[in-house]
Amino acid sequence: MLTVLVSPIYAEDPSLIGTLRSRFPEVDFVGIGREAPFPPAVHQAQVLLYGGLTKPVLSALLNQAPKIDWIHTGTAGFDWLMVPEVEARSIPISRTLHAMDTPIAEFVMATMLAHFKNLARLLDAQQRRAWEPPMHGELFGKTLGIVGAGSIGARIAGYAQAFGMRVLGTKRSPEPQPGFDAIHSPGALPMLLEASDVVVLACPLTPETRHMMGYAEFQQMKRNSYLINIARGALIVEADLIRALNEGLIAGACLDVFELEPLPADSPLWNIPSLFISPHCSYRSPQVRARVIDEFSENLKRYLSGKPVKNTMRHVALGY
Ligand SMILES: NC(=O)C1=CN([C@@H]2O[C@H](COP(=O)(O)OP(=O)(O)OC[C@H]3O[C@@H](n4cnc5c(N)ncnc54)[C@H](O)[C@@H]3O)[C@@H](O)[C@H]2O)C=CC1
Ligand SMILES: O=C(O)C(=O)CO
Repeated sequence: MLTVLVSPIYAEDPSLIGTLRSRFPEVDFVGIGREAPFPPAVHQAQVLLYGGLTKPVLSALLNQAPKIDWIHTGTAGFDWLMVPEVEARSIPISRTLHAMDTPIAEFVMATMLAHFKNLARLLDAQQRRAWEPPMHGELFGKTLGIVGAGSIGARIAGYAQAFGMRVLGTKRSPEPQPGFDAIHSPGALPMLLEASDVVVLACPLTPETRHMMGYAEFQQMKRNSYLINIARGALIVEADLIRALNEGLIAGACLDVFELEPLPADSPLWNIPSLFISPHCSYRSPQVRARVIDEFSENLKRYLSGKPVKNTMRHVALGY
């Protein structure tokens, strides 16, 4: 009998693990905790449904689970799985591709609209009972630059085009794509930064993209531009962003992700008025985990019938 280890965020929800058990009665789904000790079944398990384990816990788990030959992650990002055990054993990793596109794209539109429609100022004025009508900006005709025109980026692009925005994107294999007016290779980042009124970071964290946005990049952006990061905190040199915002190099930013999470209470990021902080929750909606279970189920069917699983990472060592 195949044993599949199920990470706590799925195992603790009876409806999610129940769905898996009813779809695959021939499989033994074993829930694991957030840290060691792990149940004895890990020794014979071949598959791991990953979600929310820290790197040290994942390493400890893999060390006790020598037969694991496939990990499916319920996350879209894969940087959290880059542990030595995965690389040394070349364990194939597949990931969730579309489950979070909709909530994240809606969140990005919400933050763009909040910025251009002065929602924070209006709320502040309301609390002071002050009648202070600001001059709003329009999304219509603005240029949106999406760094990482992948699954999430494409959904954002579609919504932005519906608002009349011009949409530029960068990605590793640039080819024309619905929703985008132009797609370029990663080397076109300076052009995208110079041209965009709003820049959204939606690419994975890899050795290439770590700290891709530093002071020099903020200098390339338009003075009244807005930055949104829903990808990974370490794409940005946070100290440089603080400097850029304090010097008014850009008009503002929204960060959903941070180099260190949870963001420490004494981080200087909390104090910047032009920065909107969101606690890594842009992906959250009641539908997401069920979609993850659906994507995993599709892949588990393939695994059980000997077909290659879908949405695998090509270069584990490089992190993409
Ligand atoms: N804030 C949150 O809650 C969430 C954050 N994420 C983050 O968003 C990232 C993107 O997710 P998806 O769109 O599903 O991934 P995806 O793999 O569909 O798209 C990523 C895109 O980035 C491109 N890319 C890679 N390196 C690049 C570079 N140097 N410059 C420009 N583009 C580059 C790839 O070619 C690809 O088109 C994930 O890796 C994850 O880190 C994902 C889900 C939730
Ligand atoms: O899926 C991801 O990569 C996230 O950051 C949210 O879980």
